Amino acid sequence: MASLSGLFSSSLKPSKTLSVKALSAPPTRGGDSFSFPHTSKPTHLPLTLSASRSDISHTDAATAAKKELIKDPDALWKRYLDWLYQQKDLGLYLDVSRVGFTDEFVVDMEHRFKAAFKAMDELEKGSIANPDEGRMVGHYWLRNSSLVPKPTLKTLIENTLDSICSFADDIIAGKIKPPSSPRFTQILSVGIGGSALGPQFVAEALAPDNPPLKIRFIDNTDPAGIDHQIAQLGPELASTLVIVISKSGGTPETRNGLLEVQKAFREAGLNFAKQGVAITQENSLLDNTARIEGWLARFPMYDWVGGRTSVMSAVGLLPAALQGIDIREMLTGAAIMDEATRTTSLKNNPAALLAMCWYWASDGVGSKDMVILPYKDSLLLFSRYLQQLVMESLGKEFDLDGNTVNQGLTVYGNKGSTDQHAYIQQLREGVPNFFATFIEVLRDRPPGHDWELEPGVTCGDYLFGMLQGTRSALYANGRESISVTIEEVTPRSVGAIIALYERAVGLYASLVNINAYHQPGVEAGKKAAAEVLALQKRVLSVLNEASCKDPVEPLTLDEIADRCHAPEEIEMIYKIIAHMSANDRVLIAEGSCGSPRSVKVYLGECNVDDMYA
Ligand SMILES: O=P(O)(O)OC[C@H]1O[C@H](O)[C@H](O)[C@@H](O)[C@@H]1O
Repeated sequence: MASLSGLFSSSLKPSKTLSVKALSAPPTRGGDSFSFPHTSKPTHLPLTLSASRSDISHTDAATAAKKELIKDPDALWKRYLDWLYQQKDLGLYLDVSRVGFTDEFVVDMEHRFKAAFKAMDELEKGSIANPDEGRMVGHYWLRNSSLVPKPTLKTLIENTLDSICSFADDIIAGKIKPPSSPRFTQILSVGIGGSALGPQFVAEALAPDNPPLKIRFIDNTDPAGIDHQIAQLGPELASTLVIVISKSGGTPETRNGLLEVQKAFREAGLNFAKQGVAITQENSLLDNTARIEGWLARFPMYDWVGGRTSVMSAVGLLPAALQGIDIREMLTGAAIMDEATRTTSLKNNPAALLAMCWYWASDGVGSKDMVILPYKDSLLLFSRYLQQLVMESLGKEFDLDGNTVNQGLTVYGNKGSTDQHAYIQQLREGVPNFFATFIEVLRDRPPGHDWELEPGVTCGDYLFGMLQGTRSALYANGRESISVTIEEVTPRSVGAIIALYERAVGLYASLVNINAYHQPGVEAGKKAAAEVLALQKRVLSVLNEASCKDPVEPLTLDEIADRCHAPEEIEMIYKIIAHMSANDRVLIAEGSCGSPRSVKVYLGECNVDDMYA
């Protein structure tokens, strides 16, 4: 298969040299064979933009310039050639030519990138790069343990990888098997957020058609969703390996999922401990539970790896290995990309190029959304994966100096060409509040498996045409886009694009001066949810007391609120009652139907020993 680099031989010569302004320090290309015969100095085309700014905050001229994207096809082609990035070992290419950043902007950004590169270098050397939580940030060490600042951590990373591989091999070979089946056939992963999204993306992208174990996920505290997954397992529950993933070991949704699954095991007469695996921080509630109950295995998570960057830890690697995915290839792809994104030469650093485009397109304040469009079904979950990686990292109220900035970049997307039949109408003609990122996969089918469904045209040609057509149509209407191209979806290329975006998010965070590695807003949500449940317990206690009277004393909402000493919570109490009534947990007193304020409710049966006290 001729790689893209093979297509750009010396035969491609610019039709004319252009008077151009070279960057002050002309970057040299990485040592790849991918090169163009233009002048030895990088050429920057005379764009149709006249914007110049003393600072980076976009001025009206710059905004106006954004609308005057390049129209001349020859100039566009030259810009494409000039800015195209290629990493030959990965077969990965990055095209930023359809983003309208100016030469002046690139020069303006240099000082910010200098600081960003320095901060990233210090992060990899073990600085407290997450100052709000006083933690190091070490997900890059997971794919290159020689970087780890502490020898003990290096050994831990290496030993954990080896134990993941040997455990998975033993499970697949049937050396480790469930009590009442010849071997494990299913994986039920219980986890949420970064303890689900990475494994889900990797499974969708890389699981073979007939994996040694088939994976399914419980990633929410929705009882119907949990019931559905357990029902689909049916008798195969007996050959299901349950992997419970939680870095903190205390996330309520995950804990509920575990309790629900353990109940299903009890009802099926199965011993959960013989089929349970925990992936969590040492001595967490989950870790201690698994240890005390004697679960099949436990694998570590570390406080220096965030949930949204944990897919290269046991969180993503164990489920992947059990599906027969080559996890060492994933790590290799990530490591190669990590090395490629360490260069401080902007034009030769794909993560820096992404971060620069994000900054240009969204004015450094998230003014435009990031639409992720993989034209490959198996990459369907990439946008959902990036929603957490990007938005939980960048969506922050304060910057590192304590200023209120309300930063962020909104991510959405699905897949092409499917989305062309959904929302791309708006992207093409509607509100221009986004920039697109196309993920292109060159290989349509394994060699020898393709055919022409019409003379000279394959199914994959349509997909290719739809991507390129959409890219052109958006650009023709002033909509900017980035294109990431990989030759095929493999563990190596998936590892690489994960690492690419992890680094881009880290660099962008430095450009906008925020901490990308904590998530204070999530705690607020957890606290609010706990308050609702505490109120519900008070409501139930009040109802239980009234229901134990003889005769039963149904209560109105106002009476309940009064007895809960929470008149200001009347609306939440109404919602609690409505939810419980819909689930037959409170009854409406005869003749009291009508407005919410006139309804009287009581418990079907009272509990003398008030369990809700
Ligand atoms: O892995 P856990 O500790 O259960 O956390 C699961 C998720 O919880 C929170 O939502 C955090 O913001 C996420 O970053 C994390 O991935």
